[in-house]
Amino acid sequence: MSARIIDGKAVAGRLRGQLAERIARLPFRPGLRVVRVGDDPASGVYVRNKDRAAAAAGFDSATVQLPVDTRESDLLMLVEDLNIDPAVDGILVQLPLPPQIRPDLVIAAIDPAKDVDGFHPVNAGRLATQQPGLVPCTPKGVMHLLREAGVALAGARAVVLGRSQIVGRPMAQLLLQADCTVTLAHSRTRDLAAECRRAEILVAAVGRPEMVRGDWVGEGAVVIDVGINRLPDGRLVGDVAFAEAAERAAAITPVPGGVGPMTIACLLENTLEAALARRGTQG
Ligand SMILES: NC(=O)C1=CN([C@@H]2O[C@H](COP(=O)(O)OP(=O)(O)OC[C@H]3O[C@@H](n4cnc5c(N)ncnc54)[C@H](OP(=O)(O)O)[C@@H]3O)[C@@H](O)[C@H]2O)C=CC1
Ligand SMILES: Nc1nc(=O)c2c([nH]1)NC[C@@H]1CN(c3ccc(C(=O)N[C@@H](CCC(=O)O)C(=O)O)cc3)C=[N+]21
Repeated sequence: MSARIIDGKAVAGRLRGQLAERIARLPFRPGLRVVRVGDDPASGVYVRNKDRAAAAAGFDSATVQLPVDTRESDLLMLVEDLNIDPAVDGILVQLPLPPQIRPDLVIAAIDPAKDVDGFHPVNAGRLATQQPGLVPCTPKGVMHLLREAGVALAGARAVVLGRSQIVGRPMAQLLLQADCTVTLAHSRTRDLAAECRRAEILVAAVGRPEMVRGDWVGEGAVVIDVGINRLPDGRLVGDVAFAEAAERAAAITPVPGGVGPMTIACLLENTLEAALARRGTQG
């Protein structure tokens, strides 16, 4: 079998177009502020792509760049300023943060109504208890892709490889909400390859370049590669060995051009949602 490619770039482009149309009809521009501390190069790509996408879709978007030696208390004060600024609907503090700043403290300081990353414990709790809230962008983007690709979710065996707070765990929650039978695998899982092979839907989010080999993929599985890994030679690869996996999968996302662009589109979607909810309108 040779897999169908799930074109995340195209799906994200359509989603951004729909958001732009909705924003054009609003009497205000939803405001997004991205806070970047230091100059982690991986964050650089993301911040650049996001800025371009947000501006093109009609958001009032700006990046606040702080020096790498910023004190935790100063970042917390900035977050508080953004919390009370009526023009700001969404706040994203770019991760990772430098070692002198505790990320949990900063995330907890963000107004949950403006937490467009969906990382605040209140939003994580809402997701876990099936209440409406802001949902993390990457797993939300993966669900969009699965639906766009026409993947049957109810009853499907889904394996999520990776259990981070920002990808793996919320991903499992969303798949469960869609009635998949969900397995969360991680670094302590025995026989990862066998767990993965059982999956009808395999979502890889481990941050290990091409760790998922072709023989980890079941015949006809749908493979979603969340990983974004920069190799020493500059190439960008996923957590899945793409060519090998594509021989067995029914459908697969590429890197780049798969989940990455969906993360940005969903960030914009969350910002619009936050803006409408804060202003008590449906748009
Ligand atoms: N496309 C996008 O928009 C985004 C992409 N990413 C990418 O997704 C990947 C994962 O990111 P993130 O979730 O933040 O990563 P984390 O490092 O926070 O989590 C990695 C997870 O993978 C597990 N893991 C690591 N090594 C192994 C191994 N050898 N075998 C089994 N499990 C392992 C860890 O297990 P344990 O818990 O046991 O330690 C952990 O649960 C990265 O490549 C990142 O760049 C991230 C965010 C957005
Ligand atoms: N608070 C916070 N929220 C995040 O969501 C967050 C973060 N911090 N820190 C960094 C990670 C990583 N991340 C990416 C999103 C999109 C692409 C992306 O657009 N990728 C494109 C292009 C990549 C390229 O060309 O280099 C693609 O995969 O096709 C990449 C990386 C969001 N993250």
